[in-house]
Amino acid sequence: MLHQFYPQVLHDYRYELNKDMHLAAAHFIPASAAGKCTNIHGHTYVINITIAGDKLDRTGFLIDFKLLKDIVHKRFDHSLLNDHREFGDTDTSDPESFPTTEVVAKTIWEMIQRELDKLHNKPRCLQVLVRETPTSYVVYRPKEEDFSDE
Ligand SMILES: Nc1nc2c(c(=O)[nH]1)N=C([C@H](O)[C@H](O)COP(=O)(O)OP(=O)(O)OP(=O)(O)O)CN2
Ligand SMILES: [Zn+2]
Repeated sequence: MLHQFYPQVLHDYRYELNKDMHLAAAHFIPASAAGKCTNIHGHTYVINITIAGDKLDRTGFLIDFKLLKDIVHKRFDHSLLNDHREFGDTDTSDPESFPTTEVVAKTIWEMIQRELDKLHNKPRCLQVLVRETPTSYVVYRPKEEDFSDE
């Protein structure tokens, strides 16, 4: 597992948890301006997820690390991202659904926060970092209005 320093999110919560994972997946960007990326190709994505909150659950967890891996890795590992409904397999005209690094990061945030909203201790996902290649990564940070409890 690659260990690296990540950009920090400023917050006031008591607890902050981070989960790293690797994801082997293929994708293509269905826009001619994407050049060689219009061709199907693969990456070993490196993902870091930051969760924060003030309360622990009955297990003493902010959230089980395993849940985060289940939400993301189980769904996307060894798959073609374009095949997933989140990435517009039915409508390739919306760039907000192309599996770019930006959209992958935003989509992972949405999937995780949807699950966190079901938990009593109300943890929040504050940051998703997606590294697509050794030289390129994106950080997604939600705005306050993106949380449904606001
Ligand atoms: N803003 C974005 N730009 C690019 C994305 C993206 O998702 N968001 N994606 C790609 C390609 O999919 C490609 O896989 C990654 O591109 P790049 O980092 O340029 O890859 P290289 O290995 O060629 O980069 P080096 O500079 O040689 O390290 C392109 N752009
Ligand atoms: Zn790519």
